[in-house]
Amino acid sequence: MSQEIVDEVAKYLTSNIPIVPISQGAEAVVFTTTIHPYIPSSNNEKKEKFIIKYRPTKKYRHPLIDKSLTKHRTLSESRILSKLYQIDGIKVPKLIACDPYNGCIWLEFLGEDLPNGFGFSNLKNFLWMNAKDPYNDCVKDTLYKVGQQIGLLHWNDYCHGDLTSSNIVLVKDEDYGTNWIPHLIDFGLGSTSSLVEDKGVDLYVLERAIISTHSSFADKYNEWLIQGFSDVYKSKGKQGNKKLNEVLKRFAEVRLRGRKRSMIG
Ligand SMILES: Nc1ncnc2c1ncn2[C@@H]1O[C@H](COP(=O)(O)OP(=O)(O)OP(=O)(O)O)[C@@H](O)[C@H]1O
Repeated sequence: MSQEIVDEVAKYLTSNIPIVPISQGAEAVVFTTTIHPYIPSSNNEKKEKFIIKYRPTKKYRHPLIDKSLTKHRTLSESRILSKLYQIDGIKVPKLIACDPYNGCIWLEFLGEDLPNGFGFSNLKNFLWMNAKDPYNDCVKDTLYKVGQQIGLLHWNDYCHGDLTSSNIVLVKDEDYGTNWIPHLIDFGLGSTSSLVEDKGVDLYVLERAIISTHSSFADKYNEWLIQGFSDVYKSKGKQGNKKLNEVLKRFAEVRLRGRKRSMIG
């Protein structure tokens, strides 16, 4: 990560806020910190971590456009997260603070390091960790629950916009130590949408992500995801079944378009 960006963030934050860079994506840089923006650190005995997601200034953009885009995207992600957090059953990180003028949001930190060096507990790493016993009950249960999360998201007319297996973070279930609770992160491209096209594309993006990293097991994995997804819709009665058929039909069409495109090149 460029020192310039770290300095930019350090300058914006007060000097008592230690930051550890963990990721630099196309849009944002992400840090962890042990300081809560408004609860005294003396209350943080367990050294709980928080996320600071910062959208750096883009030098190639006109400063006024850059400010406006940064404000818009930071607010949009914060708004979606705060709405989703309040919907029964949907799991997303809690929004702690938002500073749209400086492109900064603070979030609850989710997840943990997987054992044996498999990295952070996102879905992608979790599936790698289980590659030796790929169809075990824990994998099945986790993928089914991921499907349920997407089902709940879509049923409530939200779309993710970048549904990769890295954007699904698994949190240990405190009641059942071996189970994982999937949480959805990174709503930078998220939107409210009732369009079946947007929902079909979300499902397709995740299917492609699973195929590209876990190709040998992808059929079964995608089947479990769709089972979880479908069960949410089916639980909503006749209307749910009707909407489910529409989404799955469009998903099949999006997949077909994707195949044609990759054949033609
Ligand atoms: N709430 C969180 N808890 C734990 N880790 C997080 C959290 N939010 C983000 N991360 C970590 O930071 C990484 C990047 O976050 P995020 O995807 O939100 O940023 P981004 O810049 O949009 O990334 P990209 O451009 O790679 O999609 C995530 O893949 C994850 O590892």
